[in-house]
Amino acid sequence: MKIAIVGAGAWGSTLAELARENGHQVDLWSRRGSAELSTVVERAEIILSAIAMKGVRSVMTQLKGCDLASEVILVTATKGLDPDSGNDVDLPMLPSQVWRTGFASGAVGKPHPAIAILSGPNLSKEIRRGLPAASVVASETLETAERVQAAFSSHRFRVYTNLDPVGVELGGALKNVIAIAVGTCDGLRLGDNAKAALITRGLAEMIRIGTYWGANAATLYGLSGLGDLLATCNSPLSRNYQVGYGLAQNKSLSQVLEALEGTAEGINTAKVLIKLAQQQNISVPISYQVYRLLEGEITPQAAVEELMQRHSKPEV
Ligand SMILES: NC(=O)c1ccc[n+]([C@@H]2O[C@H](COP(=O)([O-])OP(=O)(O)OC[C@H]3O[C@@H](n4cnc5c(N)ncnc54)[C@H](O)[C@@H]3O)[C@@H](O)[C@H]2O)c1
Ligand SMILES: O=P(O)(O)OC[C@H](O)CO
Repeated sequence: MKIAIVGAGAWGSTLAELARENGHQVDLWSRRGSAELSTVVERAEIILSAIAMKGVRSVMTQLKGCDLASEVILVTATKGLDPDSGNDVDLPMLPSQVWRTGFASGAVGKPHPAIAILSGPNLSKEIRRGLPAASVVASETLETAERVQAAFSSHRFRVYTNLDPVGVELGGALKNVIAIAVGTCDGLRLGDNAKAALITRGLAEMIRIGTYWGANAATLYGLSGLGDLLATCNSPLSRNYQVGYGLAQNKSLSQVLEALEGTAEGINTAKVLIKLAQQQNISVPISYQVYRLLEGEITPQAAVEELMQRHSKPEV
């Protein structure tokens, strides 16, 4: 199979390695590399995007001008929310929706790729070390999901299918905000009880937002939801966790970002999520404190106090 990977950061390079191991012909495109995007994607049966959220729109604009194979599948592996969409009436766009609307507005007669989402507990550094991992590929049709599943599955990367693309995509995006909260909790040495409470109540927030969005709650209890929360909130390899941990050491966000290797999507996601939650009156108290912390409106210690002093309420 010919696979084009767009985005040669940590995740794109890791997925390229997995696909090559499976015997596929893999071409990797980076905005800083010399290869032309149009050449890399020509005749590709799968185009996988591992672009950070902030670059998705510009790469989509370039890609929709390229000639694509008629049966191509676009797989998005970005875990974020689009900051340039969403208002009182419309939800913000998920990365897959940015791709879908981009292709729909392209030249008449050009093929519109089928879209799939790849998401799960997948810390790229562990996968690069050859350690086993599982992930989920979601699409609106099982046929599309199964084609991507077959392309990436291996003895060390177990891929499940799912027919709830919104749930799978949201699970990967929303967990990053909770990982910042948990990194802060660990940075403040608040203990394992506090950490378990944040992960569990964070999952409740993800389910509240997800079901509002039309996701199936069961999806968020799966790999791209609870699974990714567990990996990200328990690993110092996670950039989102590192952001929270750094803020708890009284570093400024810019100091933390200077030292950070790669992208922490939770920073942008928190902004988009809180705008939506406020517009639609959805309760997301942990995410809200993360947002305030990132905006420099509150100290980590004060954020903890605010969470602990909320009105008493039933668990479910
Ligand atoms: N690293 C992981 O473990 C991992 C695992 C699963 C999913 N992801 C997700 O994959 C995405 C990429 O993560 P990463 O770890 O590879 O990040 P990274 O910072 O290593 O790489 C980001 C990639 O996005 C590209 N990019 C950024 N801004 C761009 C722009 N304006 N125009 C064009 N390209 C741009 C960069 O060139 C690079 O290829 C993120 O959404 C992340 O949440 C990462
Ligand atoms: O390093 P992070 O925080 O972006 O996490 C990477 C992956 O999303 C983990 O599944």
